[in-house]
Amino acid sequence: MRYAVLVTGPAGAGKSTFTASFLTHLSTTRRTAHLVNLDPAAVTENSEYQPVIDIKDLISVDDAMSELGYGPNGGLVYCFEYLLENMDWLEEELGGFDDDYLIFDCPGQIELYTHHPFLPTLVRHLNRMGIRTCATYLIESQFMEDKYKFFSGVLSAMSAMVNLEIPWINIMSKMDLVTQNPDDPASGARNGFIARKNIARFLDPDPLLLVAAPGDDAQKQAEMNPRFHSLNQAIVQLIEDHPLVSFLPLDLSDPDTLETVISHIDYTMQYGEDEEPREPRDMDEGDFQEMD
Ligand SMILES: Nc1nc2c(ncn2[C@@H]2O[C@H](COP(=O)(O)OP(=O)(O)OP(=O)(O)O)[C@@H](O)[C@H]2O)c(=O)[nH]1
Ligand SMILES: [Mg+2]
Repeated sequence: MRYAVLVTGPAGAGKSTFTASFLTHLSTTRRTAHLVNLDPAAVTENSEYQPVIDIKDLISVDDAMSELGYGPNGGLVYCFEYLLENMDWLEEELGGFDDDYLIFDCPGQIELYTHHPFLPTLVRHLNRMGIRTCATYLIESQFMEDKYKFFSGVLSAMSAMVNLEIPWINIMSKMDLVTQNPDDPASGARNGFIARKNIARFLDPDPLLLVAAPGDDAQKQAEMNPRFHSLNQAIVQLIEDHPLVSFLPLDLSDPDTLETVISHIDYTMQYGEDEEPREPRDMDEGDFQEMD
């Protein structure tokens, strides 16, 4: 059985860093894993892990820019389209791996996750090849400092999930950057600090964070801009009706959080179910509710 994990999410969310830590963790537990680079703009020469499959061997964004005169963004989109037309190249490259775990480091173009056919087509090919696939979607913890930014992250995760229809794990990356204000545990996101008790309301997004309270900024904005207020109300309703998104916290300075994330990935792909039984891992929510 072969497995593929797509590491997705907006630009700079920590995808490549997570991918490298994931590979390190698997190799220390003696599992065979390989890196697949799907980012045509990635600089991989000096990185810790070299990809076994690299989209840049097919086409790089520099080629698209220098030979076809695209700018950086048009060049990237051209690269994905070129790969879509040459999926037999990828299938051939993937053909040589048996019983392996492939980690796909994806690019950070948000269009890829919202409406571009690139990932759905890739997933169809992986399915057809009998490769069990799941996706992780990372957003960075700094999003929690601004609730509007945070909910736009939640909506982008939702739209990507709905687009792909494969097992899906959302990750709140860079949790080491979450600073606590010891003097005022209730200070909340307003001062750039996220109160410990509030973290749970972000990891399991509480749409009521968007509801205006008397005297707060949201209340003032609601008075000044009623349409913004109704949009927020609609988002609150959407998330209440479809609570699809929750996040596992990832703090790379705390190996337990990485292990929890990997356990969830293994579990959703039923990794190793055909092999010898292992110690059952604790898959309940206790792991991240400790942060309450
Ligand atoms: N503090 C902290 N910084 C991180 C962490 N993960 C990544 N970073 C930093 O965030 C920046 C972006 O990380 P990358 O891993 O390159 O992010 P990416 O999602 O692959 O970025 P793109 O491929 O450009 O979309 C780098 O400067 C990393 O060093 C983390 O867990 N904690
Ligand atoms: Mg990257």
